Amino acid sequence: MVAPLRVGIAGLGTVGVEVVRLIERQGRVLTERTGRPVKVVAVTARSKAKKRGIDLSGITWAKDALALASDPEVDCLVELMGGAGDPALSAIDTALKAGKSVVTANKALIAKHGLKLAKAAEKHGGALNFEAAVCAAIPVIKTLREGLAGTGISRVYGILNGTCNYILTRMEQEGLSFDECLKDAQRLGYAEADPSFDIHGHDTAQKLAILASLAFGTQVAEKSIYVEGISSIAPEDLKAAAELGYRVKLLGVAVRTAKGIEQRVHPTMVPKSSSIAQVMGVTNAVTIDGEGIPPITLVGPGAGGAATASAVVADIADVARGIRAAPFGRPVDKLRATEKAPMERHEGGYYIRLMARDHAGTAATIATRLAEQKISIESIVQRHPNGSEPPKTAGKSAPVPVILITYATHEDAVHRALQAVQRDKVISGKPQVIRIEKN
Ligand SMILES: NC(=O)C1=CN([C@@H]2O[C@H](COP(=O)(O)OP(=O)(O)OC[C@H]3O[C@@H](n4cnc5c(N)ncnc54)[C@H](OP(=O)(O)O)[C@@H]3O)[C@@H](O)[C@H]2O)C=CC1
Ligand SMILES: N[C@@H](CCO)C(=O)O
Repeated sequence: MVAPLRVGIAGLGTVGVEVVRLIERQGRVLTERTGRPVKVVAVTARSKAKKRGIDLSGITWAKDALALASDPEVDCLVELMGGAGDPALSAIDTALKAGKSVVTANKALIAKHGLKLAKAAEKHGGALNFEAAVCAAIPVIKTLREGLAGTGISRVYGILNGTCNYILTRMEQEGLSFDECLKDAQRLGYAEADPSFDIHGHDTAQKLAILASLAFGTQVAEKSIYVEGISSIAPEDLKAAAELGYRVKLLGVAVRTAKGIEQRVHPTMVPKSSSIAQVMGVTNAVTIDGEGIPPITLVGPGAGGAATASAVVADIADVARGIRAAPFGRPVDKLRATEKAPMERHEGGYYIRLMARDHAGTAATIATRLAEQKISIESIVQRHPNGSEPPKTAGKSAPVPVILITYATHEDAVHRALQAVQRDKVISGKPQVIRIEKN
């Protein structure tokens, strides 16, 4: 009889509880597939008293994550507490230095400390697996690290955050407010403990940093990523996008350019007919452009307890099988420093929504400022609400929305043109700018 893989789980929240359930439910299948039983022997969380709806009888309760990591009865530490620092960091470091394997879903920690931890794993012989950290159930880490080990990669991009896609979908389809949708995402267990990581784009950036490292053989560099979240997206942007044949998605994009690797996270207008536009709700999608082959797109549930547990348990199964892949696809000292392509030189089309003063010559002034920066306008729409005359405030007409779509131009040209428009005082408030990605 082969000795079981003895698993210790730190964190029994949305994901941890589902991992315990899945190992219990799939016990026989896991043994058949890995050649070895997988057994949860110890757990910990903040509160021992909390009711969790799982049977923990016969399982040791460790006093804290560090005690769990150093417990000689545990072969594999599964870290599901979250957070880029302690106790997750010390617990993982301790387990790896003791030669144990570690499985984690913690992208914040891997994006920040992944290289140091991967070095410890290399040195002490344990595995460091984090499939669940990016797009939950979608096996995108394995695809980049193993499935495409022989293929050069020029671009990896997609919808990497379930919470944001869920919010944008429900705002567009049901006309709900941002706050209502966020509350539902939290209730369903999609959002991070601090949901600002989701809505301000940092969760996507952490995932993109991990994918870029695997795709391009570079060091994980979250700080090289340009990040914008979805909190400024208003219902009128979603409506205008729909009318113009687009949908708004929060995309993470890492692309090899002549000037280095461009890495960016921002709301993006994608054509309604594109496959990425069809990805709705908590679903994620990642497209990988491999050299010499057509793009590969992986689509699946990107958040939630059961979806995430699926990837965590697959990682545990690899540990049980004795697989020890280099966490970032190659030894850490072979990963190159990231050459960052400047965002100001990003090239693409832009959606611009301005609140323009409603008097003669405003549209001409805006068009002139754009022309000065050699920006060509694909379409311009100036409208009064419901097609009526603009409302009057204190004898003056209230500002009216002007929506412009530009042909491909550079980021810095757009900034210069809009600064000039603001100096001209023909608009009120801050212009709304959304990048357009046509393919
Ligand atoms: N939810 C999701 O859809 C996904 C989550 N992830 C990642 O998985 C990880 C866990 O997420 P999730 O399950 O949603 O988070 P939860 O907030 O639901 O659960 C966190 C768990 O960790 C425990 N915990 C927190 N701090 C400590 C501590 N200091 N010491 C011991 N235990 C602690 C909590 O204990 P207690 O219950 O007692 O409070 C809780 O059981 C995170 O890294 C997250 O980014 C990844 C992919 C998807
Ligand atoms: N909060 C994350 C969880 C999955 O990583 C999301 O919504 O995508």
